[in-house]
Amino acid sequence: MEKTQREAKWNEEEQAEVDIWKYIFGFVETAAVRCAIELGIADAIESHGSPMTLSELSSTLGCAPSPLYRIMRFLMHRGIFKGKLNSQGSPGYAQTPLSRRLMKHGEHSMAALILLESSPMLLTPWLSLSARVLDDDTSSFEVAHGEDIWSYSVANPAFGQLINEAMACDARVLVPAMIHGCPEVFDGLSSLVDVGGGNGTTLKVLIKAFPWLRGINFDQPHVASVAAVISGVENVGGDMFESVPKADAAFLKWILHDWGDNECIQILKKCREAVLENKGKVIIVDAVIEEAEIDKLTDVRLALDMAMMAHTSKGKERTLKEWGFVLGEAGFSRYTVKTIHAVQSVIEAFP
Ligand SMILES: C[S@@+](CC[C@H](N)C(=O)[O-])C[C@H]1O[C@@H](n2cnc3c(N)ncnc32)[C@H](O)[C@@H]1O
Repeated sequence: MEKTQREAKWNEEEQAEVDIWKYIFGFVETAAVRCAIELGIADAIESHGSPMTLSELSSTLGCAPSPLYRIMRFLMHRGIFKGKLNSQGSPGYAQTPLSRRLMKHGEHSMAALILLESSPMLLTPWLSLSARVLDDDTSSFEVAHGEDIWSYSVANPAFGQLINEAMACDARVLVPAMIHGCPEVFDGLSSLVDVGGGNGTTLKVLIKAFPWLRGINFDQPHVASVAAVISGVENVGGDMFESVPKADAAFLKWILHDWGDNECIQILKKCREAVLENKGKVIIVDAVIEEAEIDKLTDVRLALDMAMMAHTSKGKERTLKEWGFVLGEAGFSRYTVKTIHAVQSVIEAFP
């Protein structure tokens, strides 16, 4: 073997020796971030309004200084919080754009989604991922919990609420990005049905931006019955596999990736029926896996696809070709795709 080849092989070995620890302790980042959310670290620093010393932070949170110091050292090393001197020149902890996303409330908060994804209910199915890969008809979620995620959430309302809050925090970030990035999607609409709309957050944000819009928040009866009462929005319970309320547009955010192709085609056919009379359209907000072009969000979309594998029976993220297939089978003649500044894209499909 040439010397340069030997050196390259040795460098690869050295790199692997370091890289393997990322996987040994892959869960540590999630655990530390969850801990920060539970303790309310970002909320405390935000309301303090200036960098907080360790003793200020530990007395505000009622934490022992030594473990808090170690958690903060880890989170600062990851760039989640940063160190900054306070007005007395003492070292303190300060917020970053990333730590603001760990706040329990606020327009950028993603805390509820982190709490859902790191909950025992969603962590356990990951341990049965290999069972799903061995047999595509085995659902990791069902191995862990004995039933699919939607039946489980009916029987466990606290888990259902975790899902609703997680989806709502994503909607508070994504829907304004849509209104800003592609407002033309809503041009000419006077009514919109949000299919699987959860607690109604998407429609709340949309109606605020487009007050002339009449909203129908459509979800499973046990979800619709506890959804927020919002002026201009009607909460309707039902089953999207049976029928969808009529409107100018049917909106599906983070719905179709939960289901296999046959179920998607069935849901899309019901949405097509719902908008056909008004010569309307279906607006899909979901990830599109880029095959040709790897961008900085490809990692996230592929991780989302793994999450669909762990948490749903047949759900998956789709390539453009796969989207074309389900839309075509459901009877849509034409569709366009817009990328917004998020993990998701917007697909407008016309009957
Ligand atoms: C991943 S959540 C998405 C929530 C919301 N669209 C969002 O992105 O903020 C999926 C939603 O589909 C709803 N869902 C599941 N099965 C349904 C069915 N058969 N009919 C109507 N809604 C259903 C769930 O209750 C849940 O609210």
